Amino acid sequence: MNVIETKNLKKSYGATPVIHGIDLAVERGEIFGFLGRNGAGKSTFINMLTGIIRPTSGCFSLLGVEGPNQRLKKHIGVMPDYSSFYNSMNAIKHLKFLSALSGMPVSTAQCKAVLKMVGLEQDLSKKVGKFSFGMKKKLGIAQAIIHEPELIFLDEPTSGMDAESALQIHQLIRDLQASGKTVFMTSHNLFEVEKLCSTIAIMKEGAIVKKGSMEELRSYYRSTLEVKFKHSAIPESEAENLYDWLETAGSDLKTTASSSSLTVGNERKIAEIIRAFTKCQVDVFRVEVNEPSLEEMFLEE
Ligand SMILES: Nc1ncnc2c1ncn2[C@@H]1O[C@H](COP(=O)(O)OP(=O)(O)OP(=O)(O)O)[C@@H](O)[C@H]1O
Repeated sequence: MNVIETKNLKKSYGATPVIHGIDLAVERGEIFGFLGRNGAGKSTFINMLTGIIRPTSGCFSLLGVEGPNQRLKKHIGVMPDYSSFYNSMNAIKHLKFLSALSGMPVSTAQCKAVLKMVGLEQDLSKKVGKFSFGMKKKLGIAQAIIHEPELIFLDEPTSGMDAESALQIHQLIRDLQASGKTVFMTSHNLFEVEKLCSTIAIMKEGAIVKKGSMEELRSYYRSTLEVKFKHSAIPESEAENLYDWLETAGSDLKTTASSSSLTVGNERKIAEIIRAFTKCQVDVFRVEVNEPSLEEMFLEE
């Protein structure tokens, strides 16, 4: 089942279109990564789905319910905007207060548990005004998940966090997915998206220009693979034939006594090459395939 579905969703500010009619489907249980340069329209798109701003036209549903709809509030989790942090409250009071405001009161025990999940267990009684940027991010994530929603929107969840905290949040996001939740996240950290997300959409100037798994994006962006084989010495009697054959198997062939590298069109070719080595009594010890990173693909857009 699709937990997010949008049809021709548009947003304009005055006469300026910002979102140009997005059709998107996100399946239950996905960690969906939404990428785009500054100003691409990611926050505007999320803000429409979470009911913060109204679409100019088009429609969307979340968890099968047409939005925007107050009934959805209990089932979706949203990180609060920085303007809604109450600096004079401590973390527990803050969570209680914002939860009560949205009509979903929570207990102190729930607050403590969720603050532990985001790594703020040492800061329960510290005033939010004294929190660092990264700590506020963690508090925002705690707010988004405290009522155990089915669908969680995380806008740049780890920006401003130290490496250890970011890893803790990555694990938390994976745990949310393992418990059947769907996470829709934006990030400028392409490495994070590559590691975490089952599906990735790249947004440009208010439109989604590419969407798919890492494998699908890779096969779109690069139709060739750079492969390096580490192998045993090639017997002299086989060398000429084998090199001739390798030259037809791919391009940019480079060889040493114990390694060969070339660029091939697809993965099947790699299997063929290993068979050819074996036929010539050459043992293949290691195969390295250089695949494009999300960063390389993103920069192509
Ligand atoms: N209230 C507003 N009035 C007019 N234009 C706006 C408003 N809010 C956003 N925009 C414009 O909409 C476009 C998309 O902005 P948005 O904040 O959605 O981008 P983003 O992809 O989230 O960027 P970032 O990565 O910097 O957070 C930008 O050109 C921005 O200037």
